[in-house]
Amino acid sequence: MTVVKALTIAGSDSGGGAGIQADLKTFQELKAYGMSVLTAVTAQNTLGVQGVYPLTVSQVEEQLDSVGEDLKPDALKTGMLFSAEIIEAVAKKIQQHDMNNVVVDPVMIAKGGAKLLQDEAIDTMKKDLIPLATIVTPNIPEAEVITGLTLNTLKDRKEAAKCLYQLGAQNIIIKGGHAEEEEVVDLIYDGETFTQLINERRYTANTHGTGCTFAAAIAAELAKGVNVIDAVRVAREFTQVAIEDDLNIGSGQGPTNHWAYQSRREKV
Ligand SMILES: Nc1ncnc2c1ncn2[C@@H]1O[C@H](COP(=O)(O)OP(=O)(O)O)[C@@H](O)[C@H]1O
Ligand SMILES: Cc1ncc(COP(=O)(O)OP(=O)(O)O)c(N)n1
Repeated sequence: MTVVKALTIAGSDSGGGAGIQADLKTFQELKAYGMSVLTAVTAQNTLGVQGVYPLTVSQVEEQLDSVGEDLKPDALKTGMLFSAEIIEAVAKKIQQHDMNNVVVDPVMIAKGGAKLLQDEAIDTMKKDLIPLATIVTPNIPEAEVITGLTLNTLKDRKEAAKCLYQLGAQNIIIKGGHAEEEEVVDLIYDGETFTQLINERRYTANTHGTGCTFAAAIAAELAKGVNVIDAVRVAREFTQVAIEDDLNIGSGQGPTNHWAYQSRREKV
């Protein structure tokens, strides 16, 4: 059996819907061996984020050395990185350990409004991390912060994708979950061609962790050697069915259903 290995470098969500927990569940469902480097602990549930506790830079570096020196991942994704210092350390270790297939999810703010990245870290993300990305996966508000543009139209999003490409990412996907449109449009740019992937919007409160799940699914597919566009297609399908077959747990913005993708395949 060939084992593919995927790494998440992200924060912990005690509620299990986002962060490291969502990533590891996604890796498992997509049959990639999951590994994790923790950057922060959050006290979090479906009602919001009650506490944020970053790890030290040396704690993050040590985990990256442990994984990098022995279990070299076939792909990785980054999520909540919290500070400029942690971003710098992560970027340095990715290069030192020659890690490839890098999915950068530039997590900034949880859907409930809590800050998961300090404002002063945004420049470091642009300078040190985005240039290492095989694909960067901002939602619309994140793309606005990184590029300084206001994204109202598809033309605006194409401009923002070009800016992100200029920062050094090989591929860009600007996710449409936050747009107020009937259809959800995810826009991909590879430096030459724009591709739009469109689906019906699902009206549900249970979308906590969609961005983490989506980026983790891309990483799992890249780890298998799948190309970027096909990896994104699987990740969209995985995330869509996880939203559709939601679990309805908790009394706020609930998690998605990480079992849904495999359950549906077993029924066919
Ligand atoms: N309400 C929704 N209905 C259908 N698809 C959605 C919905 N919300 C998000 N998605 C999809 O989930 C993925 C993550 O997008 P998004 O929610 O914008 O990211 P984030 O969690 O980072 O804000 C994208 O592929 C997006 O198209
Ligand atoms: C620990 C942690 N990491 C990331 C997020 C944000 O995840 P995301 O998938 O963007 O989902 P929402 O929070 O926007 O629903 C998080 N909340 N916690």
